[in-house]
Amino acid sequence: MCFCCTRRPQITTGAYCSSKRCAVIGGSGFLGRHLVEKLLDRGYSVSVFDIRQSYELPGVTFHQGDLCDNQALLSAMKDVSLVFHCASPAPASDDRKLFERVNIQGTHTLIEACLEAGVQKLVLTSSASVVFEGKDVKNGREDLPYAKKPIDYYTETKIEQEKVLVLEACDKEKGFLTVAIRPHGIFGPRDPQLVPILVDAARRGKMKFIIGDGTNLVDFTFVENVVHGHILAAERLRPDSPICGKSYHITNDEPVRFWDFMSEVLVGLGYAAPRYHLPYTLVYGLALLLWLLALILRPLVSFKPTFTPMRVALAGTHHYYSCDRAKRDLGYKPVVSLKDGIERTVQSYPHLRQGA
Ligand SMILES: NC(=O)C1=CN([C@@H]2O[C@H](COP(=O)(O)OP(=O)(O)OC[C@H]3O[C@@H](n4cnc5c(N)ncnc54)[C@H](OP(=O)(O)O)[C@@H]3O)[C@@H](O)[C@H]2O)C=CC1
Ligand SMILES: CC(C)=CCC[C@@H](C)[C@H]1CC[C@H]2C3=C(CC[C@]12C)[C@@]1(C)CCC(=O)C[C@@H]1CC3
Repeated sequence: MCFCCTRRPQITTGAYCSSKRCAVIGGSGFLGRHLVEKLLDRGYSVSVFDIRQSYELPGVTFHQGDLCDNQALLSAMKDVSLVFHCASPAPASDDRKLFERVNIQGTHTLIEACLEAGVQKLVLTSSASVVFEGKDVKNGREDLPYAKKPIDYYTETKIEQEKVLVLEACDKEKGFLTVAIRPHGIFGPRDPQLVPILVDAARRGKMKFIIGDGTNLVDFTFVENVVHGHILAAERLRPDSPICGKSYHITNDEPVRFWDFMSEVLVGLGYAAPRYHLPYTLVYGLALLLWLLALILRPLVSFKPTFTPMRVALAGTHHYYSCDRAKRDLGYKPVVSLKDGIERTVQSYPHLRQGA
């Protein structure tokens, strides 16, 4: 008998849940919606839980609510055995309380609700940035220590979410299995951040400069590869598999020069590629100064600098990660190359083209 239907987990007996009903928390967002679409293709029925509803699809039931609301979560988890958690405030925000409330309190509430509803598997969308401190990371593996000085509140709360809340909740005896996927630099159609921020900077004439010598390598990951990693993890998450309670980097496995990637997207959309070099330390210092100024003046005037220290660090350092562990344990291999991913992304933004 499929134990998920009895709502009584018996994972230690080796019974394996074959239910195809799952929930995607944050399913209205960029990654969440791509994940929902692929799950539907694979025959799952999906319960989406999100603070906002952004679409309707056959096979999807939508539950609008806040991650911190236990009752709302419970109604979305009826008959669900597998949950994907990809809700988060946008990283660009500097609202510490919001990150703490959603990423920490919300994730805690979600885990409690999963246990109460008899959910057996939780797949968290974490981030490779949990080990990033603004300094070079080259081919970083999952055994790198978590950042001691995270670069922002987003990263700080993603660390606690992954380490303390989700991975430690993995408990074979209780029949609750967890795994964390750590993507990096997700891009693709409908991304609300990377390409729009880039184009906005280009339109305001801020994309003329390359920070540093332009040779720093970074992972950008096409969204369908991230989705593929999540589904592999979910389907391999069983009591006898080595993936329980572990984290996995999921990237395109093709580190690219940050500025080459930016240039390819910009040129694809009809904008000029950045050309003039500025020294990294100078730009970082200026960004730090601006950030401090914004902080001091906050009670009087509010301004948001384009160049934050975090963005400068992301644009001027190496940060790419090994996905050997995902290849070994999940059988992961990117399904879309970087070249094809960039082409499909550029095609999907006709409204952001130069002159549109
Ligand atoms: N994009 C990237 O490059 C990377 C993303 N990640 C992780 O991937 C996940 C998905 O990111 P992405 O798709 O880009 O982000 P999105 O902002 O597009 O999606 C997140 C969704 O969660 C919703 N949400 C926010 N707060 C709550 C809440 N309190 N209750 C319910 N829903 C809420 C958001 O709604 P609203 O938009 O209204 O806030 C949004 O619909 C996140 O966990 C992120 O940390 C990791 C590495 C890289
Ligand atoms: C790989 C990774 C983690 C990417 C994250 C995406 C964003 C952080 C970048 C997307 C567009 C980038 C960008 C800049 C910094 C990093 C991004 C926001 C700049 C602000 C860096 C300074 C500039 O010269 C302008 C850039 C605009 C685009």
